[in-house]
Amino acid sequence: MENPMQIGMIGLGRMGMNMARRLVQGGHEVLAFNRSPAKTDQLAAEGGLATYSLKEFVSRLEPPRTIWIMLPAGTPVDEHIKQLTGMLDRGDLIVDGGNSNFKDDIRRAEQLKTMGLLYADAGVSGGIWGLTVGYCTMVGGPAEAYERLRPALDTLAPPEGHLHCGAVGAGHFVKMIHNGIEYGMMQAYAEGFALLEASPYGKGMDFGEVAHLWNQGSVVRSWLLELAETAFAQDGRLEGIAPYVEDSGEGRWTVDQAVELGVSAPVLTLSLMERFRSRDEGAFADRLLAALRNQFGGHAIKKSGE
Ligand SMILES: O=C(O)[C@H](O)[C@@H](O)[C@H](O)[C@H](O)COP(=O)(O)O
Repeated sequence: MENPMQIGMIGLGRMGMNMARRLVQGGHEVLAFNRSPAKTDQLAAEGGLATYSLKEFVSRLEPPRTIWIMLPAGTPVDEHIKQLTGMLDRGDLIVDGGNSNFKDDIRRAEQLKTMGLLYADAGVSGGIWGLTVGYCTMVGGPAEAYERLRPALDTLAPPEGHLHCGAVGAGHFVKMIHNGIEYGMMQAYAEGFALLEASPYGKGMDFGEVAHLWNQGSVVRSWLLELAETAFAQDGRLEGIAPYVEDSGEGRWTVDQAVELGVSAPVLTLSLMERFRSRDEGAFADRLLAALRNQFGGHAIKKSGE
């Protein structure tokens, strides 16, 4: 390792744990704090350094400290920052690497600046594959913060896999748009395969083979389509999976931005709406549609339970 650094990691969940592991494996000194100590012990067994309170965590980091927070967006991040600020020294850097809203970044950076603390935001993509493949990382905040993080980013990301996207908030903004695109791409594949499935050709068709074929040089080849290959290989008609799609916020914020900026983004917006629709078992709107057709045109209604 050319340039090892010391970094503190708060939050050893699905993302934080593997990121900490990748940093340890890359030769960095990683001090970890997690609410449940079992995870911290696990990382320590793999070469990380365990701390069991925020106070211990801060005291064992050398100033100027670099602290990477990997927690669910919103209150958990704010609460940890609040607790940390009383213990930190001027020049220390806090990085929020979760899927936070860029507006929260701007608010936090302003607050921390008054205390002489640096703040950076990092949008991290790669999910459970990041440990082996590397995490694509989108950073916002002062250039000084990005430079300080560079050795860790070089380890976390694949080659050319990190970028200083701009001022504070820019990292999470770029990650938010990335996720908006993710929704749209996923929806396009989902609709395409649904059409194949409904067609007369769909019955005997192996969708995994079609996904595999399209990944061989076609215009729509992609990692998502490789993942579709895997999903179809596991369950050819996805019968074990309920047709219910969650969302974690970034798709909604992308649509908020389309409205705020007055930019048309129909595909990204409708792909979010489709997720909502997947959860609507009652389908009240559909009942009203059927009722109105019946009212104005006397068109037959299919009764509940029929
Ligand atoms: O780039 C990524 O690694 C993913 O986008 C990652 O951030 C995560 O899987 C999403 O948070 C899921 O988002 P939804 O729950 O909104 O689908």
